Amino acid sequence: MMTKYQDEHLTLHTDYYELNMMYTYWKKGLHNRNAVFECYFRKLPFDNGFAIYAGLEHVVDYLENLKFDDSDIEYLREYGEFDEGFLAWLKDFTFSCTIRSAQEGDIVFNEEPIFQVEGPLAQCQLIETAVLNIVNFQTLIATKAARIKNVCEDDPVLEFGSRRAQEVDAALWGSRASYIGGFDATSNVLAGKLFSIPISGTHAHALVQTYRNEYEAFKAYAETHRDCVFLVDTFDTLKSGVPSAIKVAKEFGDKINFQGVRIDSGDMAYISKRVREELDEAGFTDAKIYASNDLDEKTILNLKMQHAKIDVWGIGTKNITAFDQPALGAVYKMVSIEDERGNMMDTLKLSNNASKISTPGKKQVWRITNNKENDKSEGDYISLFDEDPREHNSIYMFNSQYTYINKTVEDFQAIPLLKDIYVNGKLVYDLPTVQEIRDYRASNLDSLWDEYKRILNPQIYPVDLSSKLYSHKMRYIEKVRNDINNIKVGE
Ligand SMILES: Nc1ncnc2c1ncn2[C@@H]1O[C@H](COP(=O)(O)OP(=O)(O)OP(=O)(O)O)[C@@H](O)[C@H]1O
Ligand SMILES: O=P(O)(O)OC[C@H]1O[C@H](OP(=O)(O)OP(=O)(O)O)[C@H](O)[C@@H]1O
Ligand SMILES: O=C(O)c1cccnc1
Repeated sequence: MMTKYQDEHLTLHTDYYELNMMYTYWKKGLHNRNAVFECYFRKLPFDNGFAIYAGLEHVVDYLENLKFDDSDIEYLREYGEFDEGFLAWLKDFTFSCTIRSAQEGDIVFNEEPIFQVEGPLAQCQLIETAVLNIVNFQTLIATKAARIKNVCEDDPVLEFGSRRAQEVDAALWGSRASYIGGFDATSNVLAGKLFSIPISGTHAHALVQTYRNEYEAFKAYAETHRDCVFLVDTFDTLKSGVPSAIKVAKEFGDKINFQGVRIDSGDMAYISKRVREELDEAGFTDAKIYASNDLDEKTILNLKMQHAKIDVWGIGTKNITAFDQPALGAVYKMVSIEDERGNMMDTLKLSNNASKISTPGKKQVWRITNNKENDKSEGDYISLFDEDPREHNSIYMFNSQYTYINKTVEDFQAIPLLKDIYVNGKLVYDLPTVQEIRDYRASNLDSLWDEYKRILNPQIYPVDLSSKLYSHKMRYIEKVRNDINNIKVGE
């Protein structure tokens, strides 16, 4: 049954101001002017050294269903701001933009375009809100998950966050983003079904409370399941929880696959060591100790420092809500617009805050890897779209803020980050499976020096402008300032 709130498409999932602008463009005959917008974030989340890009599949799903249906038109008509001509134009709307984007699982950095839209101005404007909404959230969560996985190293990490996520979509797409970021499975069954992510689950305190006795509860569970992980902290972990788990494991022997026990409270370093001793003494040296309870990368690192005997990590709230930084600030800025004579004019947004001045022009991002350094990344090189660093034998890279920090790289490879996803409204990109994306993320991380990967005070990865783009930006800043100085408002 369809509920009142279920919609087949997200076309009206846009800020009203986008429609306001579209109306002005349409009324003034500017709606079909060619425009280019680019999406980038200014600061890496969690002070991490990199971000993991995610969200493209959801963006594609959104764009594939982008249309104004009768109920949308009716709603806008009732609202009363737009005339019938505009509503008729919306009704006939078909998406025809070209989109270039990083691929999910790509490592991306601040200040570089990760998503680019080119096409009729009004269309570019419409999709801003949804694109940012999706990419900001999923990239944030994939990056948080990558930080957590980083400290867990080869230990399995399970995603437990659905009950604490910011509602349903965040739980589902957040599970997927966590898997892309490096988690190994999710407890969310629908996420497993929708995205083909491995699912996993133990049991909660309620099972033990139902039997009012750990031994009876574990026995009942063992009678009804082959794989068994017993939650041992409902009443007393060391006095009754672990002894009951061991008793049931011994009684059932090969009839069950006793995988281990889960602890969910108390001093996890102390308790895990004691639990390990008990399990080993009973002969269950392969049984794993699972831990959950408000864990994040900092607590996990600390627990590892204390030599806690934890093998599997269950992570909920802190990951799925990106607890320490609940939003990524990617923005969507116009970089070029067609003028009345049909020429593309690059454009920028000035700001008193130097870090907020945008870089004009349609661009490409090149990942520069050094053949001599085992294909490790030297940095990212942002060029104007028609530049191709592969045509040269060496590449000059410099910091655009401190230009004396520079280097010339020879024997390099330049790999374009922005790939064609849509060409003139047609999807030309084969969406990879989530497993492929996860593997791709892992291989991308291999090409990053460890100095950028540590979770505390990582080195800053170079994201440089080409000489041509740098001069272009300086020229435009100068030009816009001059133009403003020459304007006399009110004349
Ligand atoms: N040895 C440890 N070192 C550092 N942090 C720990 C250690 N043991 C547990 N923690 C963390 O400290 C916090 C303790 O939380 P809290 O005191 O609420 O747990 P609890 O009272 O034992 O369990 P709960 O309230 O969930 O029943 C959790 O985030 C947990 O992951
Ligand atoms: O702690 P998180 O990282 O968010 O992981 C998810 C939590 O969900 C469950 O607890 P539950 O909601 O049943 O309550 P609890 O906190 O009292 O254990 C589980 O036992 C974890 O503690
Ligand atoms: O499977 C579990 O142990 C689990 C799932 C969700 C939340 N907490 C624990």
